[in-house]
Amino acid sequence: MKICIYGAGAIGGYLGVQLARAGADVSLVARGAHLAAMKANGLRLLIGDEERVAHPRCTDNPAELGPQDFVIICLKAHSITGVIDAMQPLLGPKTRIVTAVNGIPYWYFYKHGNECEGSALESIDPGGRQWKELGPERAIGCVVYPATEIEAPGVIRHVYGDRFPLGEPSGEKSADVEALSAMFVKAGLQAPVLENIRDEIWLKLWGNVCFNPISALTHATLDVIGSDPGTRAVAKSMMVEAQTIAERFGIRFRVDVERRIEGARKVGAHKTSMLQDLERSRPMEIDPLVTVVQEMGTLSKIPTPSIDIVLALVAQRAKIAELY
Ligand SMILES: NC(=O)C1=CN([C@@H]2O[C@H](COP(=O)(O)OP(=O)(O)OC[C@H]3O[C@@H](n4cnc5c(N)ncnc54)[C@H](OP(=O)(O)O)[C@@H]3O)[C@@H](O)[C@H]2O)C=CC1
Ligand SMILES: CC(C)(CO)C(=O)C(=O)O
Repeated sequence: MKICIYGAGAIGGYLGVQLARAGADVSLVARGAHLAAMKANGLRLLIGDEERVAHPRCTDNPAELGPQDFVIICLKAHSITGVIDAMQPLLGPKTRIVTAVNGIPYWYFYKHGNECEGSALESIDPGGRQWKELGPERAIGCVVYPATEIEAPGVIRHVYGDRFPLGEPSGEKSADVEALSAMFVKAGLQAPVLENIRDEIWLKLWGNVCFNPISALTHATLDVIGSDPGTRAVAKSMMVEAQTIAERFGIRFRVDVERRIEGARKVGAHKTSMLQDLERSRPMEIDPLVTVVQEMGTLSKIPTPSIDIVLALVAQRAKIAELY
């Protein structure tokens, strides 16, 4: 199975080592010092006290790799439009694209079955280029539950988790998604194939839409945001708005707001990826996690007063830091 991981950073690097060790024909697209270190020494994955090393093909030029069975996009979601042209040589007639990113993916309204069927979302897919040039029919959805970090160039630190639920936009259990799930399982990962991958996308996004910007604004960790009555109330208010929008689009949440907040609080003194990005002066994933929920609110005529306020503040914070 030929798998290209596009954006082999924290999550892509974790997947890359695990899949390569399980026997997949893995290629990694990366850049800079991280790419140079992987080319020189292989990619090292630290899980607790254990070190796992893999030596997959690594490049910053996807044209060297040729068509793949699966391209797993592990970029920050705001970077996807910028690599559409570079990705084309990886795409043969049967190549599937797996969106292993936080937030709403470009294919969201493909085989969705309501009045938005076939629509692109401007905040995550400006001009609908991902929809038109990557193609929603190639897409397989994926939710990323693990937390990992690039500890040093060429070195990935696993923090927790191993679950990557997968699903076709149609909900169908296709041969492609079953084969990919089997490969993930062989790699020691949990990869259930879900009939309603959008429900799982929203369950994850429910936390990201509030915890990530609140953490970037306050520098508080998940346990603090979930315990402090003030920040917890802001998070809850944003989540209730997000839930109303999601349910309007047919989403079913399998837990209630309080339980979801408790789950995040119990993760402990963890900095969200948006706070980590701010601290490391890396572009912040605001549009795929927050603006898109506001856009879906506008589409469904559901007001989002709490999301609007927090979004305005975090966008300004990021602009001042030149990260948005
Ligand atoms: N890390 C985590 O714990 C979690 C992450 N996620 C989600 O997973 C997705 C990936 O996140 P994460 O792995 O943390 O992100 P990273 O930034 O660690 O990984 C993305 C990698 O892609 C590289 N890259 C960006 N653009 C290009 C390009 N044009 N060509 C080649 N390489 C490129 C980046 O390089 P450079 O650094 O130079 O930009 C970086 O190494 C995000 O949507 C995130 O929200 C979800 C759950 C947890
Ligand atoms: C830790 C968590 C779950 C916060 O919502 C996350 O996904 C992130 O940091 O992006």
